[in-house]
Amino acid sequence: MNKVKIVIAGPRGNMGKEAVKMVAKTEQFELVAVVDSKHEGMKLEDLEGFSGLGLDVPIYTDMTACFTEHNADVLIDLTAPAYGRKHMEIAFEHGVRPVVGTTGFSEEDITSLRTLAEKKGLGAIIAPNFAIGAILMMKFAQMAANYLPDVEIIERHHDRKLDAPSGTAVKTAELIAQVREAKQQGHPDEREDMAGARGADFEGMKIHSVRLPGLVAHQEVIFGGIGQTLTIRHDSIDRTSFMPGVKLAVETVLKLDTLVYGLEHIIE
Ligand SMILES: NC(=O)C1=CN([C@@H]2O[C@H](COP(=O)(O)OP(=O)(O)OC[C@H]3O[C@@H](n4cnc5c(N)ncnc54)[C@H](O)[C@@H]3O)[C@@H](O)[C@H]2O)C=CC1
Ligand SMILES: O=C(O)C1=N[C@H](C(=O)O)C[C@H](O)C1
Repeated sequence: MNKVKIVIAGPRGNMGKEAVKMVAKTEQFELVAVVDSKHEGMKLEDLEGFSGLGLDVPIYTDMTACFTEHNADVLIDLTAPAYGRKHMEIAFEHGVRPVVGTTGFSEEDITSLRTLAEKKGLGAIIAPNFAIGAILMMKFAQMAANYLPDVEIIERHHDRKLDAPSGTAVKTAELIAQVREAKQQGHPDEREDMAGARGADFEGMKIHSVRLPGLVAHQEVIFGGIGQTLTIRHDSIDRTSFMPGVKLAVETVLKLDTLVYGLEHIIE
């Protein structure tokens, strides 16, 4: 069986490092190159943290050059919100299927990238969260919202995170919005005496973003009903939690011919 040829963008990042290890130890995957913000022309094994892993893999700073010089089946993108869309467009131009964990996509980004994927007949996956526990948290939250429509989301992340709210919080709110009418929550006359005190608003649901050193990735979805509350909580305490989902997405994207947004469509 031919190995799946993979390029990873963002290999030195928190997620990228784990993805490199996951690909290196997966028999049917082959890491052919990486795309980084620096170190053009070097090899991955020359970088701190990668020596001794047998990673004779070239580093590119230009994704177009990378795909011109290497045949790849899949791009795993774990970079930063400013680059996710552009990287997907470059991958499509070269017939490469993107698996994207990078967050910060707008609804319009997803719609136009799906159109592009279908035009090219290529699969693509944008997964705001690869952890199975987080997917279950979102599914359970959607189920609970049928019965308890008053809900607020508190997401907590490390203080190096660029986007807020998190991709997971946005996805959770979108899934809940599929089963409940938009509604105003809290007192009709409530006011913010300090801007932002009530958090961001998604169809009446409030989303609160906490950023602190020491955190990894955590979310609580809190429902309130008469005389009761229900809290659904997920914690990623280590980034290895995301890797089985990344592996599954790579295997699945090869069989798709459209863009799938969210692993809940894959993990039934
Ligand atoms: N979907 C999921 O399950 C998860 C998604 N994320 C998302 O993944 C992204 C990366 O997260 P972290 O690894 O924590 O960030 P990080 O800041 O630790 O790593 C990002 C890496 O990307 C590199 N980079 C930045 N711009 C680049 C470019 N144009 N080309 C190539 N490399 C570039 C940086 O040098 C850095 O090494 C974020 O958007 C985050 O929200 C993070 C964790 C889980
Ligand atoms: O930046 C992170 O760390 C994470 N980002 C994703 C998000 O925005 O939801 C997934 C996870 O929460 C970790």
